[in-house]
Amino acid sequence: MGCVIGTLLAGDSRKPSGDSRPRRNADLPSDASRDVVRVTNGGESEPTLQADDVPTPDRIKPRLEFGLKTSQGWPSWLCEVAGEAIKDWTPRRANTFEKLAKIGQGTYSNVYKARDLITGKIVALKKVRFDNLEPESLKFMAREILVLRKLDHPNVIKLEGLVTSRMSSSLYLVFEYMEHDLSGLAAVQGVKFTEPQVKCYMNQLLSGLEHCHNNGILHRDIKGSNLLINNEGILKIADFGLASFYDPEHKQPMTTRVVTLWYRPPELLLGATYYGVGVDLWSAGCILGELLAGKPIMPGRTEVEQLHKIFKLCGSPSEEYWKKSRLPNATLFKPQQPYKRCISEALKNFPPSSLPLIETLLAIEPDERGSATAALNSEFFTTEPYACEPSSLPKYPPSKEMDVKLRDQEARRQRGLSGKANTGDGNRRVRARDWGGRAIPAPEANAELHANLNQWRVLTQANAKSKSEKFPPPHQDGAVGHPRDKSHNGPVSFGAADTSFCSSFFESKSSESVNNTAATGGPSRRRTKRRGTQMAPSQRFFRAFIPASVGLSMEYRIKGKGSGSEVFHSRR
Ligand SMILES: Nc1ncnc2c1ncn2[C@@H]1O[C@H](COP(=O)(O)OP(=O)(O)OP(=O)(O)O)[C@@H](O)[C@H]1O
Repeated sequence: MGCVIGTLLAGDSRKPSGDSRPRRNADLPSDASRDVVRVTNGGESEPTLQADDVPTPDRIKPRLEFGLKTSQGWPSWLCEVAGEAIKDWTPRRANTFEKLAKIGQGTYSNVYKARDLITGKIVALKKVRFDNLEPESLKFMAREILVLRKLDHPNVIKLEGLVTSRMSSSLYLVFEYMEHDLSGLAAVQGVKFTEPQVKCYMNQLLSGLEHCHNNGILHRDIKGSNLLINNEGILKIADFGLASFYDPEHKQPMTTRVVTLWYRPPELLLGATYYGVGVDLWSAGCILGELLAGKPIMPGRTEVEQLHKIFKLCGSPSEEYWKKSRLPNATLFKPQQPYKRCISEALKNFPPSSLPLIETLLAIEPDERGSATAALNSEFFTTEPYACEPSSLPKYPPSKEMDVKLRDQEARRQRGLSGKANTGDGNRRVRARDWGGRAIPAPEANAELHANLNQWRVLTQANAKSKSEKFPPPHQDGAVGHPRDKSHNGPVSFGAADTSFCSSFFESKSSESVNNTAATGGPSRRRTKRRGTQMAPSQRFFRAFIPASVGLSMEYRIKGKGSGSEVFHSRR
């Protein structure tokens, strides 16, 4: 069809490498012809372009020419990164849509509600920002397009088309419009999902995941705000910007720096680079727990605290696991004494048929989590009360996470106007009431790293790099995750096994902790706020370190016992 698809010859992008820094132009061969360039003719014998094959930013950058168009009207750079995915499409013009409102903001995009002026349909337009032609944005977008074009399922968001603006300097992804997301719905005051409703949402989530996994795709960022729901009650998995192709028969190392903290499985926290469907299944288990509990079940503020929460609920890994796994962070995070698994005690108020499924999805051993298909066949779905029909779900007012944030901001602004907001923990109280003690926005994937990087940027004035640091770019998915152990000064210790968790798991202290997390907006702000808090003699020290590439180390302390009372301090 005349599209030019470039793939790498030199420097296989999937080759493991401890260095996750974006490569500089200086490191690259000066001759761009070292890239293999293929011209497709109808695409007969072309191998499918894999997400991790997308050319590296430095390779794209010199060749990004936004004015150049192919015969179909696509910018040539787009054909270069996503040629296979767009070969049957022609671009829509931006002026055939009417933008109605901004409805979301992601890492590399703004999302708008818009009207398709040709069909009259309401759609969501995801505008990819190419800040200074920033190639990282391009890479996430290319990956998302490649992945979405492989998927076709009622519970996976459908990419309906692509729009190029007149100058082709920005690109819009056109999606069906979804009125809600699961986080937003769970945060609506007074909404408490019934068991059939939870089954209905979980059934749809697992069906969507089953389709992704059967097509060799890992989502790697399953969380409530990425589960969009329309007014007919249909749930669709969205935001495939972190998704990856994978082949269980030929596993390749992938980055550990994926999945939002609260939904991140232990193997990723421990540095596993070979993983599979288990990462999404763990996140699904967290969502199931959250829907039944009415709040996130493991809201950690740092990676260390997240792992601690996991061990306290799900038990620490067996000796055999530690020996066998050879995970990079194993020696750093291995507790001095094992934690006992206590899911059935801690979640004893959950419907009995849900417990075996939660036990399976939250297995410490990834292989024991089974598959989405097995989960769909579990007794949770085959026993009464059965899942309700999506169409019978209640109709809600707009309730995306973004809407809830805006409502929250407005509430705080109003308080500020009436002079009540700026005192002590005023903000926290507003939050707690607004959220109704229920679901709250999760810190985004790698928020901790992001915060640390922001600090680092301030210190070094190194503002040149941005999203490449938040997530490793797609081409580095073959690279080993950040080399934590290069910078640490000693092992992290969780101290003695703590059994207080089981009884206090859903007590008010825990929800206070959850709300505090929301109020402070994530790990780094939390640490700053708590600096200087008095430490009791029984407090235990341990160290955790941010990536060596960042070059900073932080020391945290765990204060007291029990999930609700842990506080992490920065001692920098
Ligand atoms: N099809 C849609 N319909 C309605 N709203 C949507 C749709 N797609 C995305 N949104 C809204 O826009 C927000 C950002 O979209 P998305 O998560 O896809 O962007 P992103 O840049 O990949 O974000 P992230 O930083 O979370 O990875 C979503 O949280 C959601 O609220």
